[in-house]
Amino acid sequence: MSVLRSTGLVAAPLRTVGAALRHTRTAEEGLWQLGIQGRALTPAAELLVPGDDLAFRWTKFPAARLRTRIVRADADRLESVLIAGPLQELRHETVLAEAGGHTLLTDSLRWTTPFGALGRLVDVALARRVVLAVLARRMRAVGALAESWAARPVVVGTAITRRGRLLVQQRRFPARDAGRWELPGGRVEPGESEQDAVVRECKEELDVEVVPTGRVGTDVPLRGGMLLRVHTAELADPGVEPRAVEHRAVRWATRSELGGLDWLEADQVLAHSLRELPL
Ligand SMILES: Nc1nc2c([nH]c(=O)n2[C@H]2C[C@H](O)[C@@H](COP(=O)(O)OP(=O)(O)OP(=O)(O)O)O2)c(=O)[nH]1
Repeated sequence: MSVLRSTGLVAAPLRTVGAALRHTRTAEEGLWQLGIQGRALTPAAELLVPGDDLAFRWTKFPAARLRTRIVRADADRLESVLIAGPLQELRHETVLAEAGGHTLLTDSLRWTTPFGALGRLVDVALARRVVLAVLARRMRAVGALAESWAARPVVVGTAITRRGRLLVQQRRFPARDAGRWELPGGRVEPGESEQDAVVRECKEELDVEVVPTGRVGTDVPLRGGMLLRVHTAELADPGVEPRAVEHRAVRWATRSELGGLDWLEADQVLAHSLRELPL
């Protein structure tokens, strides 16, 4: 088995970098300059989710096709595995760690070539060089995208859980989103912290006090140039029932009900992370 590691530093917050890593464009961009065509096969949205497949083809050797599948897309880890191609095994992990306001990325690739000693020779002579070049270009593409997203205004979403259920709300407007589900929240105002925006929006939209407790998932770029960032929270008084002040409805959804809701597009790529909440 061959193992290759490379690291890089990006001047953007971890969850923003996590989002840029999941973007189909950064999966493709590092590759095409090297004559490798990469393309996401399944995603309905711009961010990859577990279960999405990627196909790679080297233009010089059209027979060298690979297909990989995303198996994890968490805030601090993106992981994919080989599902078809001329290798016995391939696993690619990118792990993210906070480093003083920047984000350290560590890529680890493990693969096993067929053909014994000949395969190992090709590995040493060619594969390692190509893989390192691909990872370096991908790192640059991720860095550029994450740094541009980090400058965007933030919309906070709030994942409020109580007794194993998540609070979701149904939009009344605009017409194109009416009837679709989202998390309580809204735009962070100038000079306001994200936690303060969470507390203010929940008071305005649900008429309850909440206590922010943390974060979940990667950021999600929104159409219109904003960035959705989801905080977790609890009701300050679990006995008080939230009510739909501006929305059509609010409800407490179980883990198994989350997949069946008609979510706003941006929230669909967060669904797998929301299922990891204590539901
Ligand atoms: N609150 C919230 N907004 C979301 C989610 N997903 C998503 O795409 N959005 C989008 C919809 C809007 O374009 C934008 C924020 O809209 P908003 O209407 O809640 O924000 P707001 O209260 O600050 O807006 P405004 O109507 O007061 O101007 O973020 C989500 O889960 N929660």
